Amino acid sequence: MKTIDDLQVAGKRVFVRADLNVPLDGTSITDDGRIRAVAPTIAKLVERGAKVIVASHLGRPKGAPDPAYSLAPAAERLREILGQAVAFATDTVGESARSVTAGLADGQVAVLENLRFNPGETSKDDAERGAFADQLAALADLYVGDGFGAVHRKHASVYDLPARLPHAAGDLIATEVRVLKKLTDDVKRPYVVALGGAKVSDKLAVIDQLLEKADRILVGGGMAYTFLKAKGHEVGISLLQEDQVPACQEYLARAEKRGVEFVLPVDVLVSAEFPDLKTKAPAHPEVVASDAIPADQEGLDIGPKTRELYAAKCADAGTVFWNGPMGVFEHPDYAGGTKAVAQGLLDSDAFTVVGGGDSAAAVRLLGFDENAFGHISTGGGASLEYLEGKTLPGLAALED
Ligand SMILES: Nc1ncnc2c1ncn2[C@@H]1O[C@H](COP(=O)(O)OP(=O)(O)OP(=O)(O)O)[C@@H](O)[C@H]1O
Ligand SMILES: O=C(O)[C@H](O)COP(=O)(O)O
Repeated sequence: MKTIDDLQVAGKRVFVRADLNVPLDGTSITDDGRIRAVAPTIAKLVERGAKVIVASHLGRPKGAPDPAYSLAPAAERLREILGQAVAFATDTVGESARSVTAGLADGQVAVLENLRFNPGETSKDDAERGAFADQLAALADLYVGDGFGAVHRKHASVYDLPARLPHAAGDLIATEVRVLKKLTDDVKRPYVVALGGAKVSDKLAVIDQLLEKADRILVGGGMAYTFLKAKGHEVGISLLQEDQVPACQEYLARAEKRGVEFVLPVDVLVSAEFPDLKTKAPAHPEVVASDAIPADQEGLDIGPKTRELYAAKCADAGTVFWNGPMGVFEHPDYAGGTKAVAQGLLDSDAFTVVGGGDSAAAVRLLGFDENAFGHISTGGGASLEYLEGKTLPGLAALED
């Protein structure tokens, strides 16, 4: 993989595919980690006299403009971090994008509007994606892939565009790959993987592969309920991927056969209502055993016994990889499980890697020092799929 140092960027229009998919509360960014992570790449290109065009997705809009998913707040935050003007195009390949990018002088930066406002970005149809990539390619001379969080997506700006322009990996991708490679090549055991979060269907598939690699798998967050159901427990109105129940049963059986310790919550915090994340009004959850979730209640965090158990399961680890919050950490009443697992990582002597937009944000928002962890990856699904050993479209596209 070429790096930025292999490109002659002075005077060139350089398209940087970043992952600026940051958590937002309305238009305010609640954690800017992903923007700070890619800023050094942009600053390096600026210093070398490139005209820098930054592009990203944000959230999952439905292929059409939606102001709730505008990248304008991220562009503003990038301006503050870089300490220089950042132009903003109100579209991706239209009139605004063309004139803003054509107007850049050497060392100037522009951010395009959310790539997913265009259906071509995420299309499963190669021709539709290709046509969008052609339009993006017309804006630039060179391509730098640095959106590690999105390299597992076969999307136009991630996969098709680098094939159309001379390309290289940015510094963030280079660092992420160097660190995560350690977990695939030479992992210190016991290797513990803690999984949570809400993207259940994405992440269940990863367990299939992790069963071959990890010594211990701890499951929390929204992931846990499909497994509890697979064990025959009722989960009330908790997040459930009903169609994956048979697969989870198979994973549990295989874990036992292979001697992989598969740990599920023994207790959970439940409530009849999802908490109000805006007002953060007290939610008054109850603690129940994980095999006694009432029919009208939803599991929203791991309970106190599970917190202790999971911290203990990290204590003697050689390596811990953690992806996905253990509960709805955005509300203080459901942040305890995520806090306990973060603390468990810090209290162990293990090499610790935290992966995922929300997991990394949770660690910072809950007041932990991000430098105390071995590595905080900007990729959630991306880091998991990398560890699975999959070929990731956005990395393959950067190879020559
Ligand atoms: N029990 C639960 N029920 C519903 N949502 C949950 C539960 N536990 C955690 N969550 C939610 O999961 C979300 C984060 O999940 P997600 O899978 O996106 O993790 P991530 O670390 O951001 O990974 P990625 O970078 O792949 O998105 C948080 O918004 C949190 O509120
Ligand atoms: O948050 C992430 O994991 C990345 O930004 C990718 O987002 P996606 O899961 O919506 O493709």
